[in-house]
Amino acid sequence: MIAIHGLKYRMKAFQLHIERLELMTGLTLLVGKNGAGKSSLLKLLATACSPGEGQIIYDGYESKGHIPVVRSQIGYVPSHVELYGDMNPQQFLQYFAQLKGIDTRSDKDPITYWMERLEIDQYKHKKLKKCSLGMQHRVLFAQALLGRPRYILLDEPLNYLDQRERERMMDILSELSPNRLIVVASHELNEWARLASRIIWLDQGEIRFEGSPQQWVMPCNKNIWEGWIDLDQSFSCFEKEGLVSYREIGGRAHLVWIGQEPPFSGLANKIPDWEEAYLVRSRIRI
Ligand SMILES: Nc1ncnc2c1ncn2[C@@H]1O[C@H](COP(=O)(O)OP(=O)(O)OP(=O)(O)O)[C@@H](O)[C@H]1O
Repeated sequence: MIAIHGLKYRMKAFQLHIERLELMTGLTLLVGKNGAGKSSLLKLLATACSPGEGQIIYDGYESKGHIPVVRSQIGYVPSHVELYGDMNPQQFLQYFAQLKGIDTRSDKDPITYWMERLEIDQYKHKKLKKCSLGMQHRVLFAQALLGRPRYILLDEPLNYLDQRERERMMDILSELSPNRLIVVASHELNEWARLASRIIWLDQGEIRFEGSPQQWVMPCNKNIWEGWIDLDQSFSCFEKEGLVSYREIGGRAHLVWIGQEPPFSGLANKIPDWEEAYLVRSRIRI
């Protein structure tokens, strides 16, 4: 478990303030609009920066005073990182394995394992600066998994990955999540619906929601509407804030709408997906 107490972290005009938070084994999804503080929180959890006030405690070890122990258990992929472009993937992974003190000479060499698993091995001699962004991100992901870290922190890990690569990453995280503490910051909420067991919503540096997927979605049910309308009914709703999606098909239109009341009769409540629940919560302030 990672426990946070009285954390304050200031960056110019922005302040992240988390009075109390407990992160548990499994995958926690961190959501929130641009600038909400997701990357800052991950950076703090990764010990890449220090809070101005408060404590972060990793399974009993406070980061202050136990940095080497804590860091040896962290696998971190920031959203933006300068790769060593003249290295190839193999050299890059060897470099990080050596920094982490991992033995790569054994039969169960983790570099070989992750290069095969993430299909990096065909490109292992290509300079990173010549690799695609998707490949660079796979190499970064592999780097984070070296050494079997207890805490895996991923900032927008789906960026640049095609659907197949996303599936592969999800499969790996699904295998790891029963006995690792994984925190993922992402704007693509629905992609994580099959894996995340907790959701944290950060807004202007503070937690607005922390709970299970069921708790995330449930109070939004009564505020999301779906159905078919005749085309001549549609014009008045385009300008309105509540419109989530609108598709004209075969002379009618399919509408999804957020609001306490539906704009037209004939629309019915629907169970929202995670992104729709986020829209409901942002607009209706649940
Ligand atoms: N190097 C910096 N110097 C000054 N302010 C910064 C710096 N980096 C981030 N900030 C500010 O800190 C706040 C939080 O940024 P952060 O990157 O943690 O948000 P985020 O939720 O990850 O956003 P995004 O979804 O855009 O990645 C923002 O207001 C941002 O402008």
